Amino acid sequence: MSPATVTEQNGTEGIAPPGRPTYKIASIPADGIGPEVISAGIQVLETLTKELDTFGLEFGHLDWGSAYYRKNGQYLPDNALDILKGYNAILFGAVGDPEIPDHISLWGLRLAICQPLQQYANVRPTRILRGTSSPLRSCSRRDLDWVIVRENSEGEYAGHGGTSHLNEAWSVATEVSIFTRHGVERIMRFAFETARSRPRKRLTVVTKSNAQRNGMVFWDLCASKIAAEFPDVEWDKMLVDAMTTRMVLHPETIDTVVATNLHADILSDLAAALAGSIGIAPTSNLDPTRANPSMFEPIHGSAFDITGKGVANPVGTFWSSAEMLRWLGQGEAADLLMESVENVLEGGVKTLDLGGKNTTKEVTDKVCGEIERLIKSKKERGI
Ligand SMILES: NC(=O)c1ccc[n+]([C@@H]2O[C@H](COP(=O)([O-])OP(=O)(O)OC[C@H]3O[C@@H](n4cnc5c(N)ncnc54)[C@H](O)[C@@H]3O)[C@@H](O)[C@H]2O)c1
Ligand SMILES: O=C(O)[C@H](O)[C@@H](O)C(=O)O
Ligand SMILES: [K+]
Ligand SMILES: [Mn+2]
Repeated sequence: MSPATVTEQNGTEGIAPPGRPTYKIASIPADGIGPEVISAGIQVLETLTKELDTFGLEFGHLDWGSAYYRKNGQYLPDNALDILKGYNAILFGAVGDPEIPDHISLWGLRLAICQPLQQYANVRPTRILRGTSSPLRSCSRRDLDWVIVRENSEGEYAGHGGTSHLNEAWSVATEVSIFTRHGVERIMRFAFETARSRPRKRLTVVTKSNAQRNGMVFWDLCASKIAAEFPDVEWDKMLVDAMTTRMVLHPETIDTVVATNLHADILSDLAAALAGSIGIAPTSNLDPTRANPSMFEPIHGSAFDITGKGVANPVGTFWSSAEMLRWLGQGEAADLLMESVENVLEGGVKTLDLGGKNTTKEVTDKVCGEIERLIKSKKERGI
């Protein structure tokens, strides 16, 4: 089966314009291993476009990140959103710096892009790539093929809350989750459409509606209402704690999952690890209306412990790049990229996190070589 994709959802598949289109891509490598994996991603994408010669990519390199913040006191220039709106898509690395509080960096860059650009659907496919294996003893490739849909605009990340009397014995801090009908219904509809686009047509709606008796009960109510629009999709509800055990013990019962911003953030890191490594998993931050550019990034963060060592797994960025191509309407190129990545992994070339011994550069060069080989062989066979 082809990789879990953002292709078929919502009738929003990118329609490639006729002729030889060129897409403008904003590259924001940012921090830690971000620049290492993004330069690997761009190398692979440039090899792909050069060999295929059916469309072009024009990269704009934006130096926004923690170094920019140190210099300018902010992560983004004031006209950042206008700049980004001039691009067809955004390729993002990771943000986070050991010397800057994580909430400053996350809110300063990633959330400052996703939220105003209405990238409300965060799509996180997970499967066991060829040539890799799950840490679960008896989990086959067929058993683990999921798409987690993460609400990406509100919930626990709404930014409501405050801190008072910080240095007093009576300090108080609140973090208020916000669930709006607009926000919950649109992500539910997107998730049901995603489930409908996949062969099993099965959705699990995750909440914590036993303990969180307002927002999460409302989430369940919205799910029931939207489910009525999708009689062909089989769906069930699950509390988030029980969902973790189901992912580990019965992965084959899961297909598409929808959960809140925070719950899905956690579940998707678990999903990536169950499929082999956090280093392989992709993320699409989509504005399904296509009014704004969408943003594609590996699921992982800036990984301080391996930064600068040249060992970061670039596969999460390659897969994210493939999802970006699919979103732009270049599904064939996306398939070719994933076929090359899986052939290389199957040939035993992989980074340490996957039990291999290769560097970022070795994996990247090998994937580029495989792209060249595959395209040449397809051309020779007239495909
Ligand atoms: N979207 C984002 O930009 C994003 C996502 C997650 C975390 N962060 C930020 O990144 C910083 C570090 O966060 P963290 O340590 O919780 O998570 P992390 O994802 O950066 O790292 C977790 C572990 O996974 C490993 N890892 C991650 N990516 C890898 C790769 N490509 N190849 C091999 N190993 C890899 C790391 O070495 C580390 O041991 C924090 O500042 C955090 O806020 C940013
Ligand atoms: O919560 C965060 O730090 C981010 O959402 C990050 O973990 C991500 O997955 O993008
Ligand atoms: K990232
Ligand atoms: Mn995360």
